[in-house]
Amino acid sequence: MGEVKKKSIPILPWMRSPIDVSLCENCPLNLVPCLDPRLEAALEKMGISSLFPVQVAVWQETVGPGAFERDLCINSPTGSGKTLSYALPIVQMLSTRAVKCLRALVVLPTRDLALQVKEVFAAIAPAVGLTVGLAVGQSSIADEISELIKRPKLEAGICYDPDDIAYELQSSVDILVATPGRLMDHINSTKGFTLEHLCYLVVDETDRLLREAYQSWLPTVLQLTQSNDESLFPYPNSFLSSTFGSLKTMRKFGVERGFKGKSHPRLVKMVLSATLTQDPSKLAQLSLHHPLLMTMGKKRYQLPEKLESFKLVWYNNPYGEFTYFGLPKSIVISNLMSSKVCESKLRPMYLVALLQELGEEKCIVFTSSTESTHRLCTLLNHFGDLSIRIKEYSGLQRQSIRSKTLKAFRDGKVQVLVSSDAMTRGMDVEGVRNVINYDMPPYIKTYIHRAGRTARAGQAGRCFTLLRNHEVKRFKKMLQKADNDSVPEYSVPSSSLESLRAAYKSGNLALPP
Ligand SMILES: Nc1ncnc2c1ncn2[C@@H]1O[C@H](COP(=O)(O)OP(=O)(O)OP(=O)(O)O)[C@@H](O)[C@H]1O
Repeated sequence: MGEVKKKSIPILPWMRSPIDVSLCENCPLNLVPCLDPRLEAALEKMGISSLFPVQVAVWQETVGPGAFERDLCINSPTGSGKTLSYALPIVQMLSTRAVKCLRALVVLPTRDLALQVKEVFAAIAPAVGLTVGLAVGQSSIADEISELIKRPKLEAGICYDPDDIAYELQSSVDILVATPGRLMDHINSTKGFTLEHLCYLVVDETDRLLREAYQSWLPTVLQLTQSNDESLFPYPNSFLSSTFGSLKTMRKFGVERGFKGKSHPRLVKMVLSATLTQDPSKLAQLSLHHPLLMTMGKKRYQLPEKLESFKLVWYNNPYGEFTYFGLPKSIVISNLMSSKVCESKLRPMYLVALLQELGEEKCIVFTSSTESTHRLCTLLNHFGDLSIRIKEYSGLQRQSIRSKTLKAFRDGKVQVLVSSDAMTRGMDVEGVRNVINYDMPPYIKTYIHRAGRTARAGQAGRCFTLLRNHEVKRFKKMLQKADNDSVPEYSVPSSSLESLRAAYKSGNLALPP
């Protein structure tokens, strides 16, 4: 699949003057202005001693002098700590709330991602008496409702009509982390579930979420959090245009919704991605208020600082028997002609050679589809003496199996995860040192998110991409978009390829058809 040439879209005026997060430095917790000491202690318990640059910059725009006056669009690289960048200010701001009700909603595209983000909130929110809930369809809807909604204590002997007590129901959670599907289920059918008190809306992995309509979850949420009082908004359409305008565009009123008769601050939106869309029509869906763009450096796409990218090029051999990856070019250049080699059988051998080379290091292998993930994983597990625990993780599997696999991978019981793009975005697994693109990613955004599963939180990591000869040029062009001009070639030692080939030829390696 080729990189589709798109018509260039004019950049929105407010996107032309972003805040450069890379100008901020790590800030030790004791120097973070106004940080609640209870949160400082909770962060230390998580092993965090200072805030990362994106967290410092967002803190300044929220708890700091920026005072949440603008909606934030955060475009910073994978693994730079975006989750805590929004979780911390939200928890700090809600720490003084007097009444429990749902005030912050965080939407993520997948269950595993939502679970991961919930863990971050759960590590800090209880320190200031806040409760975090999860709406992802992991448990039955009835169980989820009982977690999210507090039922009034019924007095013995009195018979209540369930319809009558609907307004008595209260939220059990202050913060909800949700996937769009389950969120819509609760909006549509859970008694007592309301967004009327919502102060913060976070749309994480924004570009991915905006691509999917999911029963119109976004317009529904926005509608449910808008004022009923039309006099506050005489020109509703002008809000959409604020997305297109500059800082001079008309600002929304400070008071947007009533809260039991009292004024309540407007809904603050924070949208984030490592590859934030610049498409005005997509951004318009978010109805952003006076938005502020925060980026890392000048380039639109940025790879983590300590990520090393390598390519392994597949040269075809006209003699039909053998194909070379990473062998000296002198051997193969003269042979670059069409081939009858059965690539589907030999290709995994090079992957095995690479995996053997990487030894015990945790590794994710990405393929282009759920089907090829399944095939490749089955095939790798047939390589006789491979002493590496390899598991599949894909959208084809049941959630319970995926979660089990992910846990085993996190715990180090599985070293290699073969995955479709289900693992591409946001997933944070400690100790992943290598990412291998078994199939070349079709877009630079895909490369960024896949490669971003390693080299997180300032750690080093490597991304290897297996390329067919004809893909080399396109790959180079694609990586230039992320300011990566030259990707060195990685050589798997010919000795390991030779021994694998010998094993294969002698029939010791059982390759299923
Ligand atoms: N201040 C910090 N100090 C140390 N580690 C941190 C800090 N902030 C975040 N981390 C760790 O960095 C890792 C990456 O954080 P996070 O998942 O939020 O990145 P991200 O920017 O959302 O990445 P992606 O774009 O891939 O979703 C996590 O393991 C997290 O625990």
